[in-house]
Amino acid sequence: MNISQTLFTNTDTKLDNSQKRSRLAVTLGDPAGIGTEVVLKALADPQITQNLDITVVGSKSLLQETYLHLQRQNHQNSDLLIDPAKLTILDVPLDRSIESQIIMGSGNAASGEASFAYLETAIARTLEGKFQAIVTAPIAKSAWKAAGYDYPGQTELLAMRSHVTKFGMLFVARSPYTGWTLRTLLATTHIPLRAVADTLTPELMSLKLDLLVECLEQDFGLKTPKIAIAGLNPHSGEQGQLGREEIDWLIPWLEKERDHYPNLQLDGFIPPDTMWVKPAQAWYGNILEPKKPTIQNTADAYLALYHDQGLIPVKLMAFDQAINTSIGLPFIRTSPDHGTAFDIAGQGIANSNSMKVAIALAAELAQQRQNLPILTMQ
Ligand SMILES: NC(=O)C1=CN([C@@H]2O[C@H](COP(=O)(O)OP(=O)(O)OC[C@H]3O[C@@H](n4cnc5c(N)ncnc54)[C@H](O)[C@@H]3O)[C@@H](O)[C@H]2O)C=CC1
Ligand SMILES: NCC(=O)COP(=O)(O)O
Repeated sequence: MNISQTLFTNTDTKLDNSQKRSRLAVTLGDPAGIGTEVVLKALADPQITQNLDITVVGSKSLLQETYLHLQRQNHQNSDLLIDPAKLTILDVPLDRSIESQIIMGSGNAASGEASFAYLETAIARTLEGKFQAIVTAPIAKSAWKAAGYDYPGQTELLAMRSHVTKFGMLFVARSPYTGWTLRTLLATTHIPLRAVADTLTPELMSLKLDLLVECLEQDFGLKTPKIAIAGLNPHSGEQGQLGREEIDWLIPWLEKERDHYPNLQLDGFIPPDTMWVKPAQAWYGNILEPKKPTIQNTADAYLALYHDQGLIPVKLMAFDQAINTSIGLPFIRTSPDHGTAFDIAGQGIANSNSMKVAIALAAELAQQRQNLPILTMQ
């Protein structure tokens, strides 16, 4: 029996290669972006694909076309691409008229139509039980909108099709320097900055915290986690001088949550600019300060109150390493942290590491959940 260590989940569960192979769907995302390229590169890596049953979901003809195009780029130092003939593909054929309007490097209604159809197909098959996890390549929300699909992102479509109203966007990244794992949940996601303060409520904060606590225990084996929570305003409001949300309701909310979760360490509200100093030190370890031991005292997870508050630090530290995972769904969903990168699409220079770790985390969670009851977080 060949057993490999878990990378992300801190659990006693080891990946046991003699067990049933995890069944993963990998969607191609927007065909005008780098999705197909990062999928073909990730699936060319045997360390990623070993012992997995992977089905690529997308248009077979476009996949073949993109493969041939990328091969012609023949970039030095570029990762290898797998030949699509070696893949299991769930073909999502597109109308000729749609396919002919797809232009590499520029998302439009046709590319949005395609990426929407890929995800719809993957979700439907997963809900039927064909797959345990969906790994999604990036889509452009603007292309979906141009095609008439008005969703903030893939997360919301996944939740809606799963009939789930309580879900969250969690970013997970394991430092290649120190092995430390950064976990960041966003309390609000794809809304205008102007709407953040009004969207945040005690109910929403409790919903996100409950999801995070349950996910940390079930998926990451952390029963009594320490969670750091960012303030909303500069300096967390500076006692009301720079914003009143902390004083008016966030601090009373946190006191109630501490009563509700007496075994957890809930640290808040940490000034949002300084909250990321310790994670960065833990991420880079001795690279930043060679004489200093790796910082301890970090949190198991960070709760950011809005998109850029959480994702600027995640992407600064971990752009090629971070995984976007949707929590609260009845199945596993992971995705690279990057977008469609239209500016480099078709050039053969896209880095596939984030896609590789997204597949690795999906596989690890799938393996682990085989022995666990299905999450019920409603
Ligand atoms: N999970 C998803 O489906 C996501 C989708 N998006 C979508 O992607 C589109 C473009 O968003 P942007 O903000 O421009 O972010 P982006 O991540 O697509 O690109 C930002 C910069 O990083 C570079 N980059 C991104 N991924 C790379 C990779 N794998 N290798 C090398 N360079 C890479 C790009 O060339 C660009 O310069 C938007 O429509 C957005 O909605 C963005 C983030 C996640
Ligand atoms: N910034 C994260 C992001 O855009 C992910 O969106 P999605 O996975 O919901 O499509």
